[in-house]
Formats: sequence, C-alpha cells, structure tokens
Amino acid sequence: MLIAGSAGVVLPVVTMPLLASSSPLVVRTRRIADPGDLVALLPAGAEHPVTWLREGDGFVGWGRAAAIHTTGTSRFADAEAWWRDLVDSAVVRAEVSLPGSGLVAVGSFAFSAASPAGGILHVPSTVVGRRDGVSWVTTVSAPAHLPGEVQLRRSAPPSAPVVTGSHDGALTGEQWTEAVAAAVSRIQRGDLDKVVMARDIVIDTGTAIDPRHLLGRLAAAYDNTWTYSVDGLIGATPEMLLRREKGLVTSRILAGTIRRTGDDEHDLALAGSLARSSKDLEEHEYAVRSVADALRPHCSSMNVPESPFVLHLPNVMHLATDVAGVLHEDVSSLDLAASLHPSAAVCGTPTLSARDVIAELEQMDRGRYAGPVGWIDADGDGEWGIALRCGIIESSSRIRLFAGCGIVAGSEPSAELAESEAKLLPMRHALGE
Ligand SMILES: C=C(O[C@H]1C=CC=C(C(=O)O)[C@@H]1O)C(=O)O
Repeated sequence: MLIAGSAGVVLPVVTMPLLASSSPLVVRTRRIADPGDLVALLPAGAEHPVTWLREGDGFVGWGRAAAIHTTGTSRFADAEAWWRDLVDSAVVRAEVSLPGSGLVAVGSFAFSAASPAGGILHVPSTVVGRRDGVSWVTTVSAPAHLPGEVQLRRSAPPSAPVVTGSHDGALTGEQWTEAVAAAVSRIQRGDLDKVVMARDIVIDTGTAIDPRHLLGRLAAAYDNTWTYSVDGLIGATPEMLLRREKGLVTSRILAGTIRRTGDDEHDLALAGSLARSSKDLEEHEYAVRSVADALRPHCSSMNVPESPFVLHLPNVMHLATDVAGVLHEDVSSLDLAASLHPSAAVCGTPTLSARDVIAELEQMDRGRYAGPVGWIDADGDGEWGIALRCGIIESSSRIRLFAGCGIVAGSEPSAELAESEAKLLPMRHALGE
C-alpha cells in the first residue's frame, strides 16, 4: 500500500514493529494497596499514556516495552500474530490473575483498511490496574533492563486547555446534511438498508492539550462508559464491541439515539418514545443482527434479547442490546474484534454497500474513529470497544473530533445533524468548550 507523505512524496506503508526486543519480555505483576484515582497516577508528560477505565475500574499505563504498527486488510491478523509470538516468549510472574493483570497490550485500529492510520498494538512498560477491589502494578521490560520498584505518585492536577477556535472538518454542517439527504435517497430507492454517516470538527487550543485533563473529565462525567486513550486517540465510548472472558463473549450494541434535555421527567418521556420509534428500532435491529451474525460461527450457544433497553448517558439516550455467547473455539478477543468489525452500528447494511457509500459521501478518512479500541491479555481475553465519542490529538494544540449517525429510510437530515452535535458534547465538554 502507498500513501502520500506530507511533502507529497509517496511513502510505502508497511507493517512494522515499532519497538521489539529480540529477547523475551519479563513481566511482573504485584498486588498493591488501592492507589485511588488511576488517571491521577499518569505522570505529567508521560510517554505513550494509555487508559481503559469504567466506573473506577480498569487501568492506566505508560512507557513502551514493545509495539507494532499494522496496515491494510491484515491489520488485525498481523497484530494478533505479533502478539502471540510476544506472549509465547514472555516470562511472566504475577501475584494477581484478574483480567488486565500480567502481560497486556492496548490497541486501536482504523475503521477502514484503506486508512493510513492502520492499527497499533502497544505494550506499556508500566500498568496500574484495579478490578473488584484488587489493585496491581505490572512492569514489563527486557531481561537486560529489569526495572526497579515503581514509585507511584499522584501528579499535580493537569491544566485545562484554552480553546481558541473550532471549525468544520471535511464538510460543513450544511454539506454534511446534504450528504445525509443523498444517503437517505439511496436507501429509499433500495440501494441499501442503512448507512452510518460521520463528520469531523477541528478544535484548536492556545495551550498544549494534556490528555490527562481530558481523561479525568471524561471518566468523571461519563463513568458508565469506557474511557480510553491509545496513541493520541481519546474518548469515552458507551459501545462494547466485545468482551471475552474465560470462554464467554459479551457485546453491548447501540444504535438509535435521542438527545437529553436535562429535565429528568421530560427525558423519561423521551426514553419511552425512543423505545417505540419504528425508525430507531429498525436502525437498532440492523446493528444487533450484524453482531449476532458475526458472533454465531464462534459460539456454541447465544442469548440475543428480543427487544432493546434504553441506555441513559448524560448527553443522549440509546437503544441498547446486550448479547452473550459461549465460545466453542479458542479465538482471541482481537480475532473476534476483527470478525465483528465493522458492525452496522458504525457502517451499515449490507456492509459492503454501506462502506462504499461512506467512502464516497463522507469525504474524509475516519482514521481510528469507529474502529475497535481496547486491550488483550496473554490468554487472549480482553475488551474491545468501538472508538466513539472521541478525538485524535493531531498536534499539541489541535484535536479532531468525530461523530456519526445511523441513517435509514425514515431519517431526517437536520435531525441527524443535531444528533451528531449531541454526540460531540462529551469531548467538547472535556476540552472546556
Ligand atoms: C456512530 C456513532 O454512534 C453509533 C452508536 C450509537 C448510536 C448510533 C446512532 O443512533 O446513530 C450510532 O450507530 C457515534 O457516536 O459516532
């Protein structure tokens, strides 16, 4: 694959280890006393900060013991093969055996195989985690560089960025509304059933963007979502593509949205109308079917509820379905993410037609927005969310935010624009806008 470099030079893009040692990794997990707020432990200016948090549990990490950058259609498979090799040779000593302890890699993958963003799988050199009241610290290094004891320190609170401007990305709001109208016409004439149309906006700041500030704000305000950061991609997603834990796979599928008003009584009435909206139920059904169909070949039994529930978030409410299955084969969480991506919650139905419409009408590279983001452990267990409600830090003072909406025959373009604005709120608020 070839991409244009910034000076217009054509550069070959290849899958390559960013940092790999020829000697095996040495991994130590020690149980520690509860360290409190995990985000506050990320050192100021830490290299490669990573985060995966929900309701106070999860982990933060920093430093890089190993990493691989992959591209194209094999971006998942190449990362998986590299991970297997790393795991096979690693020497692990762990006092805790909870998901996320021991050797873990954190990753994020582009929505499209054509995106130069490709995929990254990264092994932090320090991880601090907590789950169900048990806390740990993991260190990872090459044998020649065995780490000393990690001193955990609470950093001084990070400063808030000062937003100096915000502008449309690939399309203006009006152009995007026209693109949505074009998508609706194609659906109405029978070209496809559903497509998810996304847009981007760019936010500039006068001071450097400190990821810790955004992470702290997201984790506090959206604590029932998964707050994540991997390689400059930061967000708080309510959608779990899949969790694999000890032979069980679960997925939280979202599609169908209504904005909240801030008035609890009114929001309750809106939740009722969302649960009865035939347009939203149709949009939701495509998403559930896409995930259930992709999971079925890997499962000996599955539970797919017949009707969705309404998930309440501070900015919006979604139709949500939790699917569960018993795996009948040894397929890793990353392999599962590869087979489930892209679900109709971010692409559409049929998948290939929707993918082509997205490439034609959105006129932007989604990068790692709407791709799988999460982590995998040495057993192949892990959690992969869909990178939604997020931004990519493009420079110390610029971040690009993304939001998308499922479009079906009954969609109203201006209502979709308003819905995309509501989906941008978590990141806008985190930035202090
Ligand atoms: C594509 C996004 O949301 C998806 C997930 C939940 C609800 C959605 C919707 O109602 O359109 C989208 O399918 C996004 O937030 O960028």
